[in-house]
Amino acid sequence: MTAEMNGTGDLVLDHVSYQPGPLLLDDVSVTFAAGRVTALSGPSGSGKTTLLSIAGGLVAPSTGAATYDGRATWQGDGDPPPEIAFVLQVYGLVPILSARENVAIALRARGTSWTDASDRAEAALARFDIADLGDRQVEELSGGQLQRVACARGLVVGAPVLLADEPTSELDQGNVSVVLDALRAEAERGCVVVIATHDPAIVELADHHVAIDEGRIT
Ligand SMILES: Nc1ncnc2c1ncn2[C@@H]1O[C@H](COP(=O)(O)OP(=O)(O)OP(=O)(O)O)[C@@H](O)[C@H]1O
Repeated sequence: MTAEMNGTGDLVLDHVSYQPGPLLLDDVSVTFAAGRVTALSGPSGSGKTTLLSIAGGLVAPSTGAATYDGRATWQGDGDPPPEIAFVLQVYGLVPILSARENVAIALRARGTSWTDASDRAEAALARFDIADLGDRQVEELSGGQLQRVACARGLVVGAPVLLADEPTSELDQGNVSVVLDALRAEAERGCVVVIATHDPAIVELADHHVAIDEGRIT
């Protein structure tokens, strides 16, 4: 981890609205604190993915600002800043690459050599009990296996902000615990961890709960 990735900052949304047509986020102000697991809950279509996308710099807010450690997360091109890692709801994996390569590319994008990236990817897959799937093309994997590859890719970077969009929706109870333990460990090393979820058990386990409905914090 580089000096700027020590994970001491908070992720802040300040009066964020997003209106690409319909009003999808309405004057959202919230702080996701470093060192805490925050559950972001709300019904389907309430705006959880939209909020995470703006928080992480994938999408520009229409008004207001999302900042990490005081700097805007929107960099003008839809690429998140290097301090922010995602576990995406739709995984965003490359079908023809192996599980190990899919995890390693998150590190390659941050300048890690192929050898180091491959070793760290292997260790990240092991963390989610799927080291044996490293050589398999992800298009051959089940939904739950894909979700764990996506978790490995999100966590392998060791970023100070981790935004996880329903990271356990396809998993059995044992693997839900593995993923939640891993996310908890990230928070304990000082990371901002936000989990969008429908699962009341995850809300219960979180340090902080933010509820959203129809684009507004409730
Ligand atoms: N670019 C867009 N233009 C118009 N509507 C959009 C756009 N992006 C998302 N939406 C709509 O915004 C609403 C919020 O979507 P979002 O994916 O943020 O909800 P969510 O809470 O994550 O839902 P789920 O729990 O089902 O994943 C939905 O009604 C969706 O159809």
